[in-house]
Order: sequence, then structure tokens, then C-alpha cells
Amino acid sequence: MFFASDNWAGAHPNIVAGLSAAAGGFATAYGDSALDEAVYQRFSEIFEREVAVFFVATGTAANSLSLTTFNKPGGISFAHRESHVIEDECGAPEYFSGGSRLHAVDGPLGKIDPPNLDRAIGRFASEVVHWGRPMAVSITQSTEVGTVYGLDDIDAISAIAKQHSVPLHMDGARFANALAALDTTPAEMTWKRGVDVLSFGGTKNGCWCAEAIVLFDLDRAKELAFLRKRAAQLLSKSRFIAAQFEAYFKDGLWLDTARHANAMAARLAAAIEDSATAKLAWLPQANEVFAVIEKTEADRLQAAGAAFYDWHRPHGFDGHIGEDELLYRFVTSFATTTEEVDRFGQLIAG
Ligand SMILES: Cc1ncc(COP(=O)(O)O)c(C=O)c1O
Ligand SMILES: C[C@@H](O)[C@H](N)C(=O)O
Repeated sequence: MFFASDNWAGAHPNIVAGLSAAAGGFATAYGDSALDEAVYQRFSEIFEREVAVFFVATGTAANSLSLTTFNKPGGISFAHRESHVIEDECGAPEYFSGGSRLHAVDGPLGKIDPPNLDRAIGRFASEVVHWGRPMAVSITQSTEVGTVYGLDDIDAISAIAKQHSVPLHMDGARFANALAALDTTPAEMTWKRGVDVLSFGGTKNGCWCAEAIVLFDLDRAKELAFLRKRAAQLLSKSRFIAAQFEAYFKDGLWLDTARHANAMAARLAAAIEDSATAKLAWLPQANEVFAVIEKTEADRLQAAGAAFYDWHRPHGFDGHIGEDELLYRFVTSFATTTEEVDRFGQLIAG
């Protein structure tokens, strides 16, 4: 019963097969192989316009280099207070940009509140040299607490970014999960809503190690190529990232795995809601479930083999957490089975 993170899941058999099929022979290195080029083209087809694609090894690299693409001295990027770029990247975005800063913006359950964003950017709009100046806005889709920005939500955030003449970045470490949840298209959820650069994650959704920066602002592509190399993120055997994405997109595998993970989260949430010892903190929208559970009960579940973590109370969660209770996060993946979820359901039912 592995619900600690979708980072714990392995690689989907189709991805493994794709990687193995590409393993033999020789191919041009550093992103210039025929397979790399074919996958770049596949990304353009999927996003219904020409895009520039840059494979990197981690989501942190994708986020950091995406923001650095729009770097400026004194630059400030605006992200949700509990965003990965602020809370879980150890200063990488600041480091790779040579000192740009991240400004935390509040909003309910992981989503930036547009008026808060407008006020936050507005404080720096006069570009007083002592204070710095707006550089970018970053949203996470799906968010760090398993919620999803609706298309109207993205429109509202994007309008403010454009009003302040700053680009919009999307941390799409769980892009496929959000896409499946909204049942929309990659184009509708990104550039058609004003997203300028996307961290496109494949690792958590069945790939072995496959992340890509998808740049809609093609004028910046040359700059990003140098930024990636300087960050030691240009993989010599890039074709092995390409091979994973080729298999990932083939026959819609990426959306099937995301839909499955989301369905498993919904099943897990129902089991938690049916129990007498735990309660959902909020409804899951993608593949992350949050519940308030008595610590002794959580200890029992973990001792019985369920892997999951406690989580800090996110901004905007006004539910009650008792003295002997904690908030816990459960993450499902392509590898989560109904048997696993049902076994957990029986366990939590007592
Ligand atoms: C929301 C989010 N963004 C980005 C990442 C990428 O992080 P990593 O550098 O660990 O691949 C993660 C990791 O799980 C994440 O949860
Ligand atoms: C760092 C940790 O939060 C990781 N991004 C995860 O979602 O599991």
C-alpha cells in the first residue's frame, strides 16, 4: 500500500519497453538524434503549435530553468506560498537565476488568489531599484495539495500577469493528472490561456526519468539552450529521455495512466470518507488525497504496511485538526491497484 508519493512508483512497462528498444546502436548525442527530433515534433502536435522542447532530468531543473529563461536583475517571481518552487527546491530557482527572488502569494488550497497576486505584483510595479521588479508568475498544475486550476482560474491569473507584463510559468510535474481531471486539451490548459513556459513532467506518471521544458515563447529558445547547458542539464544520451516520451505519448498512454491514478485517488478518498477514524480534508481533484486522522490510528495503518506522510496545514484549510490528529497526504499513481486501495479501505475500516 504505497501512497507516500508518485515518485515512489516505478516505470510503466511500455516506457521500459520503449527505453529498451532505443538502447541499442548509435545515435547523435546531446538532443540532436532523429528520435529527439521526432519527439520534439510530437510535442508540437500535442500542443497544436510549434513549441521548443528541452529535456531535463528533474522537475526542479525544469522549474528553475523555466523561471531563469525570463530572468532579470532584481527579478521577483510570484508563486503560491506552498508551491514546490518555494518550499521544496532548496533555492534552486534563486540559484540558477543568479539571485532572483520568489515572493509567496496566498490563496486557498494551493491555488493563487488573483487579487492577492495583483496586490503582490503591484507592490513592485514601480520597479524601485532597492526593492526589485516583477519577473514571472508561477502556478502549479495540479497543485501541491492535489487541487486543480480550472481554465477560468488560469485565465484570471494570466490576465494579471499580462497586465503587469510578466510571463506565466506552469509547474506541470503532474500535468497529465490535471489534464485528465479537467478533460481538456494541452493547448487549452496552457498557451491558449497565456502560459508562456511549462514544466512538463513525465517522471511521476510512469516514466523512469523524463521531464521537459515546453517553451511557447520561441524567441527565448536560444537563451534557454545555453541556460540548460550551464546548469549541466543537457543530457548526452538525450535519446533515452526522448524514447520515454515517445512511449509515453504512444496510443495515449500518458492520459490512461493519469486517469487511472486519479481514479485510484477517488477510490481511496471514498474509503477514507467511509471510515469512522478518518475524514477527508478536501475532495481530491487529481491524484493526491488529504485526510485528518488520529495519530494513533495513522501509526496503526503505517505499522500494517501503508506508506503515507503527514503534511502541514495548507493556507485556506479551515477544517478542524484535533490535538491527537494530524493531516496526512496520500498520493496514487499509474501503479496503484484497486486491490491495494481496497486493502487499505479494509484496514482503515477497522
Ligand atoms: C509540484 C511539484 N513540482 C515539481 C516537482 C519536481 O521535483 P523533482 O525535482 O523532485 O523532480 C515535484 C516533485 O515531486 C512536485 O511535487
Ligand atoms: C518533495 C516532495 O514533495 C515531492 N515533490 C512529492 O510530491 O512527493
